[in-house]
Amino acid sequence: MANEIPFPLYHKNARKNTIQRALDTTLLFLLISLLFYRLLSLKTHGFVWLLALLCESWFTFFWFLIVNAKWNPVDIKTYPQSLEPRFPELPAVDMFVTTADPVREPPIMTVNTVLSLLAVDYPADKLACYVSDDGCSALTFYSLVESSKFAKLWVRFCKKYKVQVRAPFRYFLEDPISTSAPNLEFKEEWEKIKAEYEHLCLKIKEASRKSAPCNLTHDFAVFANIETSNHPTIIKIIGENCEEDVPHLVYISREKRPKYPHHFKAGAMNVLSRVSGLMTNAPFTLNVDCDMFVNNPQVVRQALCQLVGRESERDMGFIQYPQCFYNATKDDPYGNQMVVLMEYMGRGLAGLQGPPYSGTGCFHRRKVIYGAWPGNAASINGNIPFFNSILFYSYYAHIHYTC
Ligand SMILES: O=c1ccn([C@@H]2O[C@H](COP(=O)(O)OP(=O)(O)O[C@H]3O[C@H](CO)[C@@H](O)[C@H](O)[C@H]3O)[C@@H](O)[C@H]2O)c(=O)[nH]1
Ligand SMILES: [Mn+2]
Repeated sequence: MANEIPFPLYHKNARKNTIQRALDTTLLFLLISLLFYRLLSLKTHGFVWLLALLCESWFTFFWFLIVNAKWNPVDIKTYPQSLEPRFPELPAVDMFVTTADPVREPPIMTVNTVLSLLAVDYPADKLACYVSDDGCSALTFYSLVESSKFAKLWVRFCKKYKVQVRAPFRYFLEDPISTSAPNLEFKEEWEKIKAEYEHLCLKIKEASRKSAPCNLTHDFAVFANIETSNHPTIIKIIGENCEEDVPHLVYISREKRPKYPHHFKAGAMNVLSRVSGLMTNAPFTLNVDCDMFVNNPQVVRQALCQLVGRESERDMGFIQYPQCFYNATKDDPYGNQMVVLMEYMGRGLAGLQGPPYSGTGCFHRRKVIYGAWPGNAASINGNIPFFNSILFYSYYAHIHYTC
């Protein structure tokens, strides 16, 4: 299917796994033989034998399902360079970050997640980053406001020098000046940007020591005397993409009331979809937990290669990226990298219908989240979905003009 179009955006190539298949077939034969042996000599051994038969049958069934999932592993090769020739007007993408607690999830971590997203290799006017703060924390808001100033320098630096990992805390762990012989201009800019990042970290650290990060006036006034589990919605537009080459940045702390369940991350994702649907309404969304970051600046283009490179948009609702973990133990003896799940199961499932949604690092087609575009809203089974809410529209308008 991908071969028929003038510029292929991706190829799905089957991986050779003849040896693995031969091993699995042998194992299946052995397991079935064992089950037969148990069955035939059941009468002589009684209850214990029956118990063993039940356990081994369950194991065989489960093992068979897993082998099935791994049977057809594939490699997916994308061609991001072909995206613009085919779609000169690239689609917009809304990026969601969820955070819940400024103590357990320190704001500098959220800031790094947000910075890695703002700096992805994609036209900035097509991107918007929405941060949901379930902790309703003035410190988180303050950190985002400060980081948006740093973002202007950081995004320009990353794009100019084609930085691979665009979360500053990881990037500055290595010193490219001592390991290679970079040019003088790079050296100066690298040192300047590192100093700026350290200054940002210091400001956030100092703010976290105080009871309030700054004077709770102007934009911060709303956080004065706020109860984290009992407050109205707060939406703040931190950065608007006007002249700077940095995407929009929006802070959201959804309404919380003691008697109403907030449904944790799922509730936050619902609100992010609603608010972004009214503000930028991009046809694609990406969601990332605040303790993750994007480790490849091409991530949006690569996902879109598959999402827009299909004959019918119904063929694919979402793209799930695998997760990698930093600071893992050497050789990963405890399996923290989830290699079996991500590499073997993931590739196998990609050869079937694709892996399940795993909660973070996922690009969704907005349509699959709520079934239709806001313009077609009334056509869903005669029900009026959330985005027709007059109350919400007027509330949003109020927020927009007071920000
Ligand atoms: O009331 C809440 C609770 C959590 N979160 C956010 O949800 C995300 C995931 O929570 P976390 O405690 O980090 O869960 P983990 O177990 O680390 O994450 C795994 O499990 C989650 C729940 O299944 C998935 O959402 C994640 O994507 C998956 O990585 C984080 O960004 C939180 O800030 C909220 O926004 N509101
Ligand atoms: Mn987590």
